[in-house]
Amino acid sequence: MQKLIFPEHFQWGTATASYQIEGAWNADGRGLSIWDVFSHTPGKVKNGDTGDVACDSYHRIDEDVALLQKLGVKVYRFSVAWPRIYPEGTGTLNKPGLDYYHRLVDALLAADIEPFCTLYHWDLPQALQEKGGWDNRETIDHFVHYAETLFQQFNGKIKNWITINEPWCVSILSNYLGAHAPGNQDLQMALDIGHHLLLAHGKTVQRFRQLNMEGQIGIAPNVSWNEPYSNREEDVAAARRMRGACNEWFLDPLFKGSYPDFMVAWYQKMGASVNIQPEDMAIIQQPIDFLGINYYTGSLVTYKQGEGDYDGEDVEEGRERTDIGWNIYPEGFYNVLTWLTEQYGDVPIYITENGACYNDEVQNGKVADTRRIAYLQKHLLQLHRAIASGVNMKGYMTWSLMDNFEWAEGYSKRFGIVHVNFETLVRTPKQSFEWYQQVIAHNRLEV
Ligand SMILES: CO[C@H](O)c1c[n+]2c([nH]1)[C@H](O)[C@@H](O)[C@H](O)[C@H]2CO
Repeated sequence: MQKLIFPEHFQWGTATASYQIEGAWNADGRGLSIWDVFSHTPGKVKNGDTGDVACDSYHRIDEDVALLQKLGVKVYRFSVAWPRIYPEGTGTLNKPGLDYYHRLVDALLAADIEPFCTLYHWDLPQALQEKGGWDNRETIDHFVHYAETLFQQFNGKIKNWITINEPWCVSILSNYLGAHAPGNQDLQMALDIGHHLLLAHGKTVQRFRQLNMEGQIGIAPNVSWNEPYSNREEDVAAARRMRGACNEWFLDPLFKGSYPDFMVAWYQKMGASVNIQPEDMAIIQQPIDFLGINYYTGSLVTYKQGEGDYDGEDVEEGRERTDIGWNIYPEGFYNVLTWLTEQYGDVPIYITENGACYNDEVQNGKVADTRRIAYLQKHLLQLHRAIASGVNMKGYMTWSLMDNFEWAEGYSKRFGIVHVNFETLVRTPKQSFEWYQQVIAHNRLEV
């Protein structure tokens, strides 16, 4: 048995998001979000599931923080629901909503757990959506105002801030593919929304600096690793487009101040282009303190004309898949992390999401989720390899602390290291929780 030691002060954690765990969808003045509207629309979410109750974490701060304390994490990534703070997106501040997050943050600090706060994890106030949502540039300034409120309220208590979770999901998945709220299917709109999200990020970082805030700020894009099935030119180009849509499309503006030419040309072929105003790219390229990376899967890609949006098709290699159908591709984790460092330099990185979906059930009070342990072990091994090769890795937060509302999949897909019975809301730590507890306690991985 090999013992792989992680760096001293490596920050182990776990992650959740407001709409996926809080419930209390209409409690204490909370306004409607686009996910309330989307999940209440028949046919949008599997089994008609909604986030109305979810894990009821809004009423279970002490119970959830006790789980985190038992796990032994140093950091806990959660998100704030914008509609709890500004029910209409702007205007009147909702104090009971703010008080909930003060209670949560105070409980985390009392348990010696660092809050890692995501400002936007997809639950846009519906009132802003009705004025165009992220497609309306005015939403950018409403976001900065919302962020500034939280900065002023929590300065010194929250020292780790993430502006936007996964701009690709908010723009392409939600406004071109239409799979997530609000469900538009318009490529031009999606590219403009992606641009506005990056602007909202950049302006928020500027405000963070102007306020002389304590701590650090970053962004958490999702990345994927897609390699060519062969060294044929068309396979290489197809894999590059699949990666480019997810990775470079957002990372190049953040670190290089421009969109990748090969993707600009591709989108122009699809009839869309980004509407950039003169100051935009300089605002987007604000220096950040860390990059959050969400990694789950990868694939081999072969060219197939007309397939998908990038003339590329994933090759079926017979790899094991998780219960959400994603390839288990641990070497892609190492590849994407070393690629990021080669492309964008020595930026400090936190893994803000990595985990596996297995629809495990409680048997005799236990959940023997050995496949999830195997997934995590394989990915932490690759993470250790990346650190050994010089990637500036600061911490790792597994997705997720507990089973929760998995967006369009509702409660049919479980990512938690804690099982949640959605009838009774009873939480049951899984075998993976106990395994991860040991990894954290010893700061090492045994392989
Ligand atoms: C390709 O996966 C994406 O990177 C991704 C996966 N996930 C995410 N993004 C979201 O940030 C979470 O809210 C999801 O619950 C989680 C699991 O689906």
